[in-house]
Amino acid sequence: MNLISCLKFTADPPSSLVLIEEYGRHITRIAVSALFEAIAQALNLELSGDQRSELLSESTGLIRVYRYPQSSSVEAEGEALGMEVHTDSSVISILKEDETGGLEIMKGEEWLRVKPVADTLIINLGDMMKAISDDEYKSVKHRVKKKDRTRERHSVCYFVSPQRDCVIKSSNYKPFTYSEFEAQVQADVQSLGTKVGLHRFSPKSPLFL
Ligand SMILES: O=C(O)CCC(=O)C(=O)O
Ligand SMILES: [Fe+2]
Repeated sequence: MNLISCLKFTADPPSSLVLIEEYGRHITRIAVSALFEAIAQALNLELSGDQRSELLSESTGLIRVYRYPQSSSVEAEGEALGMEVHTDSSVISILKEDETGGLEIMKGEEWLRVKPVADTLIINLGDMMKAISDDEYKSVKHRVKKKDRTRERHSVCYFVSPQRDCVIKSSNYKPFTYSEFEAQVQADVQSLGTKVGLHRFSPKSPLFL
């Protein structure tokens, strides 16, 4: 039985917590030792051990468990949007979704549906990876749009993020701490209803602060 099935059938909340904690530990290991290591090599990133642990901090690792309910309203027919378009703020995000599907990524001007594959994790790169790679890697825009509104969807997402006071340096952005970035995202979402993200820190952007 996979994680999502286990969580669905566990009636006992403390057992769910133990499962999620254990999942988080495994995922951190995969993200840090396998994925990030390969990316750092490909990009020739020269990071000390301390810089690495600040950037991929276990203390700021966040797990979100989602349940996208069925929708019975007629207005929502065919358009049961699950999650608005966004990029993740993280360094790396690791997603486990059930077989319902609905995740879409933007490639060029087109939305591509990600086909659910059993026992497979989906790796997404976040804004912090885009910044530290000097935009070599992108943080892809994505959304959740359930096709079948009569079915519930479950997913579990693990976000690997920097420590709050970690300074992100990049040739394309002014140096900023992760907490400054998060605060700016919150402020923009509150005032504009949308995330502006890295453009706020890019001197070339009209949205630069
Ligand atoms: O539930 C999903 O499949 C996607 C979740 C997501 O993109 C997010 O939490 O940032
Ligand atoms: Fe996301």
